[in-house]
Amino acid sequence: TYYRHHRYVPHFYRYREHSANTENLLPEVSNPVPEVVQPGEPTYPQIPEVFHPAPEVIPPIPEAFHPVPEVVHPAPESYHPPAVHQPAPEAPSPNMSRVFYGIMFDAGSTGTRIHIYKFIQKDPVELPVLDNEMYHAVKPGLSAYKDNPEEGGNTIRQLLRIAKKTVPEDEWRRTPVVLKATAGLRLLPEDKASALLKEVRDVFDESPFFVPNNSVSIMNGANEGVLAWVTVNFLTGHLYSNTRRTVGILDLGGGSTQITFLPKSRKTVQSAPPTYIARFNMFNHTYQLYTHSYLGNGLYAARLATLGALGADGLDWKIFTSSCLPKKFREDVTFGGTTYKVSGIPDGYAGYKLCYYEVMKVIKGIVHQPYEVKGSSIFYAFSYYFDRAVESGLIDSSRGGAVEVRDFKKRAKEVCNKMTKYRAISPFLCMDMTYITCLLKEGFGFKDNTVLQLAKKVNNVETSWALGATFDYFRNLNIH
Ligand SMILES: O=c1ccn([C@@H]2O[C@H](COP(=O)(O)OP(=O)(O)O)[C@@H](O)[C@H]2O)c(=O)[nH]1
Repeated sequence: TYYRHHRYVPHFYRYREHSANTENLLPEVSNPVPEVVQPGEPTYPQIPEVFHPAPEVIPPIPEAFHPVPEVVHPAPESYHPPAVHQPAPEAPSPNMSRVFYGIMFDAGSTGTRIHIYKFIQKDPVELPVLDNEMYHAVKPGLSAYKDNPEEGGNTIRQLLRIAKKTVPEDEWRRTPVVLKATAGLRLLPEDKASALLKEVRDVFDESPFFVPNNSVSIMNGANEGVLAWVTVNFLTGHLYSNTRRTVGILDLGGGSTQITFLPKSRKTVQSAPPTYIARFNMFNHTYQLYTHSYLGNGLYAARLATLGALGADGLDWKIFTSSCLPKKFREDVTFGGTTYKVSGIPDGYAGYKLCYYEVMKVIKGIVHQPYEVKGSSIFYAFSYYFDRAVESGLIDSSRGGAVEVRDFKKRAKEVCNKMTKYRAISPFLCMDMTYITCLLKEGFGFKDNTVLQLAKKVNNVETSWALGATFDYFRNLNIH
């Protein structure tokens, strides 16, 4: 089953017309025959096996022509099912097409989201296919409940109700539910973060779903970058093409930002700090990626850092000002459960140049420039890159699209120099657009003409680390 829509690869249909037997060229996936349950014997959730023979005769295809992938579970060479302490329900009949689900919660700094993935295994020797994703988000994120974890737990309960409506009842007990928290919880004091995680775990335990060991955790930054890279390269069909071509990813969250790509040049690896290189196994292949997550450089954290407010807790008398904000603007802003008073500079100057200097403080000397980023890799940019490009009118929200780094710069100048015009959209738009421009150029070192593919979804699936994390759950990718 191929996806019917492919918004960001416009030549997809042409490729399919030219290649009638594409399906045969895709990797094969096979599940073990489900075990027959003996009465009284504990059983475990069926975890699909994936076999991935090297595709032999795939002709080299230009980047934009890749078919949409069918494989849903990248297969590492060896896989050991995790110890499971909960009996799973009976296995389905081997003759029946098998549907299974995975529930992944993304506890981000600015919101909590649920991704419910439905996979179909037509028969034990055929490919399981990612059939669809059900996605829902609530705001604010868990960290906003740092002093009231029970209320934070209620947001999870609310999202689990959607899961109960989406996953058929007879699948509940075998459907894993996992939550991974990102920058919001990383930025909290450990005791506050642990209390929130414990609350979530309790809510999971009272749910009818399968709660694996370690199902509630704070994910580390390297995994966040790698798993988003896996998602995007899977959805764009790059993971098992023989071109060895992949796309890089740029993820701009509220609290942290990630850059991940597959280096072509050895110099990139050699000149990177050792912790910026991550390896993992997939399709019998070890990938070595350049990846880093900058904590405090997400869009909302960067706003506060630009204002000099990040970490300045308890200063409720102080007003933090910036020339990136409209002169007469004054408001309370809340991030990570702390509220700050911010304003423009009423009798001062505002505009792009001054703003650029301000945001530069948050980036210069902090963000590493990979050796290779000036090269020719394609980068997919999503999360707040996408949202701000839409708000500022650079792209259409339903279609996304390609922009050059210089387009962000041009639009940032326009927004900052006409703040009143854009104020209704967001008083922070000048600061955000300038920050994005500065991060791309001064931070990562992208050239003005580097093309970024902006996407919120690819083939109707959210571009986020959550799908990659679901693969990692089913087939340990051994990220190290
Ligand atoms: O499945 C998802 C998950 C996140 N986002 C976007 O990612 C950004 C939020 O990042 P987050 O709050 O997770 O920040 P982090 O904790 O990663 O810094 C926002 O633009 C969300 O709309 C999204 O579009 N789809």
